[in-house]
Amino acid sequence: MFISEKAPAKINLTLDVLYKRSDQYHEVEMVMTTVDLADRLEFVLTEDGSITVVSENRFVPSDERNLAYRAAKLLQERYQVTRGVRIYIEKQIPVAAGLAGGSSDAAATLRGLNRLWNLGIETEELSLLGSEIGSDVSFCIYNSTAIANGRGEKITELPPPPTCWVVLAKPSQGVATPSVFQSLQLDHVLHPDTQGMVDSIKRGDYQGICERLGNVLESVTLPNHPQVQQIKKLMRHSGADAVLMSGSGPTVFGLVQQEKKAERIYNSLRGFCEQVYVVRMLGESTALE
Ligand SMILES: C[C@@](CO)(OP(=O)(O)O)[C@H](O)COP(=O)(O)OP(=O)(O)OC[C@H]1O[C@@H](n2ccc(N)nc2=O)[C@H](O)[C@@H]1O
Ligand SMILES: Nc1ncnc2c1ncn2[C@@H]1O[C@H](COP(=O)(O)OP(=O)(O)O)[C@@H](O)[C@H]1O
Repeated sequence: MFISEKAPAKINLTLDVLYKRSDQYHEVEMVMTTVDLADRLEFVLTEDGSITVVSENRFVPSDERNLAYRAAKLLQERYQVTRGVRIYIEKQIPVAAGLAGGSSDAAATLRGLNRLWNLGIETEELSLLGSEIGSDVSFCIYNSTAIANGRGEKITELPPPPTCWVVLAKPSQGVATPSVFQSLQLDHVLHPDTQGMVDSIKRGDYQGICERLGNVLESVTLPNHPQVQQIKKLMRHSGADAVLMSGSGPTVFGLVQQEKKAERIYNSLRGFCEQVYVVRMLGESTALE
C-alpha cells in the first residue's frame, strides 16, 4: 500500500525579526505563502517498523538527518506506531534555498503518515508536532497563506493573496539559516510593514502587497552574496512588479501579473543563474490538488 503527498515551497512576503530570545531563537513575524514548485513524496507501508528515506538528489541526506525521516520517527515514537515506512522524495525544490524544501517534506510526511498509519491527528496538533522538527514545519502543514509568530510556529491563516506569477532564481551557493540569524544586527534594520501587508492581502490589493514586501534577513545575506543583489537588480530591470529575497536566502523572487513579463524575466536570468523557475502563487492548500 502506498500514498503520495505534494510538498510545495514557501516564500516570505514579509520577514521581520523582533528580538533575540533567551533560547537559541529569534522572535519573528512573517507573512508567508505557498508557490507551485513542489517536491513529491511517496510513502510505502512496511510492517517491520523500519523507516527508510530514498532520494536521488545528492544534496539530500538519506539518514536520520533528513527532516522527513525525523518526522516519521517523531510520529512513530509519540503514537507508539509499530508499522514503518519507505519514503521516496522526488526533489524539485532547490536545497538550502530559503524555500523551506526540507520543512515542507517533513510536513508532507506528517500529513502522509497520519493517513497511512490511520492516526486521526487534527491539523493543529500536526502543526504543533511539526514545530519540534523545525520552525518552518508548522506553516508547511497548512500550505496556505498565514502570519507566523513566535519562532515561526504560531500560525494564523490569512485569505489567499490575488494570484500572480512568481519568478524564482537561486544562485549556486546555498545559505545556512543559523549563521544568518547569528550575524543579524537588529539596531539598523528596516522593519517591514507587516500589518500593512496583512491588510493588503485581506483587501486583495496586489499593488499594496508589492509595495510592502520586506525581509530583515536581506541585511545579512545581501552583503555576503553579491549575486543575490545582482539578481534583484536584473529582475527589477526586466519588469518585475516587486522583488525580494525569500527567508534567509539566497533565492530571490519576483512578482508579476502578466505571463509574458514572467517569461521575459525568466529569459533574462537564465544565462546568469542556473536555477530559475516560473510558477504560480498558490496561496491556499486546495490549489495544490
Ligand atoms: C528563516 C526562515 C523564514 O521562513 O526560513 P528559511 O530561510 O530557513 O527557509 C525560517 O524562520 C527558518 O526556519 P527553519 O529552517 O525551520 O529553522 P530551524 O531549523 O527551526 O532553526 C535553525 C536555526 O536558525 C535560527 N533561528 C531559526 C528560527 C528563528 N525564529 N530564530 C532563529 O534564530 C536558530 O539558530 C536555529 O537553530
Ligand atoms: N528532505 C530534505 N530536503 C532538503 N534538505 C533537507 C531535507 N532533510 C534535511 N535537509 C537538510 O536541510 C538543510 C536545509 O535545507 P532546506 O530545507 O532545503 O533549506 P531552507 O531551510 O533554506 O529552506 C539542507 O542543508 C539539507 O542538508
